[in-house]
Amino acid sequence: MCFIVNRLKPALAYTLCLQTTGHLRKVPAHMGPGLLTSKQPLESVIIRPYCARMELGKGPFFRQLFESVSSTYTYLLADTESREAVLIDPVLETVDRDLKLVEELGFNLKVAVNTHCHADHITGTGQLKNRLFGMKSAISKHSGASADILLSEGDKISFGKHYLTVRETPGHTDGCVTLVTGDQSMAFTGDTLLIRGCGRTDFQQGCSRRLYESVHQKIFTLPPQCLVFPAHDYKGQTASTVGEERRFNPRLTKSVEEFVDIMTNLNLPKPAKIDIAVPANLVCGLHEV
Ligand SMILES: N[C@@H](CCC(=O)N[C@@H](CSS)C(=O)NCC(=O)O)C(=O)O
Repeated sequence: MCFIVNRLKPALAYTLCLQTTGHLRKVPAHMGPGLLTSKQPLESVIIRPYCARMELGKGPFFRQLFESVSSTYTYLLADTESREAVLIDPVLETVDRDLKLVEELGFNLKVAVNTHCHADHITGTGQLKNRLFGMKSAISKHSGASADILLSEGDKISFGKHYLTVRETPGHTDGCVTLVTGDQSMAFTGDTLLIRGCGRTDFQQGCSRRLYESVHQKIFTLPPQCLVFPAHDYKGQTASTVGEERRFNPRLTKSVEEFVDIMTNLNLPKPAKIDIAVPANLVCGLHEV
C-alpha cells in the first residue's frame, strides 16, 4: 500500500499509510507535526513520534477520535501488555463507536475521565459506566460534578505501566485539568489550550486571567516537543506542540492585559446545548437519560 500511496500527495499518503499498513518506519527524532513539505521524501515524514512509539512498544497505544457535531476529540490510551485503557472526554452520541473500538482491540476500559464539565455536549461517561462493569468515572474535584474519582493536582491515572498526571488548569472553568503522559510527550489540554486558541471564559466560572496563568505555568512549562491534544478543534487541526503554541498562539503569546482584552471581546454565541449539557454533565451525563 505504501508503494501505491508514495505516488500521491505526501499528506494523503501519510494518512493512508497510517490507516492501512500499521507498519511504519523510523523517522528522525527531530521530526514532529507541522513539518510536512512536498519536497521531503515520504519516508522522512511518514511517522510522527507518538505513532512510532506505538510500533516500538514503548509508549501507550494512542487513538484520537472525533465527534463532528460538537467538534470534540475523544482520546483512547492503553497499555498493550496489560490491555488496561483510559478514555478522555467521551461524548454521549459516540459511546457505541468507542465501546466497539475498545472491544475490537481487546482493551479493558478502567477509567473514563473528563477534562472538565463540558458546556457544549453531554459526556458519555455515565452511559459507559452503565455498560462496562467496573469502569470508573473521573473529573476534577473543583468541577462540582459527581464521579467515582475526584481528581486533584498531581494525581496519577494509571493504566498498566503507563499513567497520566493531573495538572489543574482553571480558567475556562474552575475544574479544568490538563492530563500529561508520564514521559511528558503528550498533553491533553481539554478546553484550556486549543490549537492556536484557547477556551472561552465568558460563562461557567470563566476567568481569562486564571486561564492565562494556567497555560503559562502548567502547559507552556512542558517540553517544547510535547504534543498538545485539545478537546476541540473547529478548523480540522488535530495536534500541536507546546513549542508551537508558545510561538504561534495568537492569544497566549500576548501580555496578560492584551489577552484579557481579546477574551472580553470574543463575542461568541452561547453553545447551543449549554442549558442541557451542564446539568447533565454534573451527574456524569445521566441527567434525564
Ligand atoms: N458553537 C459551539 C460552541 C463553540 C464554543 O463556544 N466552543 C468553546 C468550547 S466548548 S464550551 C470555546 O471555548 N471556544 C473558544 C473559541 O475561541 O472558539 C456550540 O454551539 O456548541
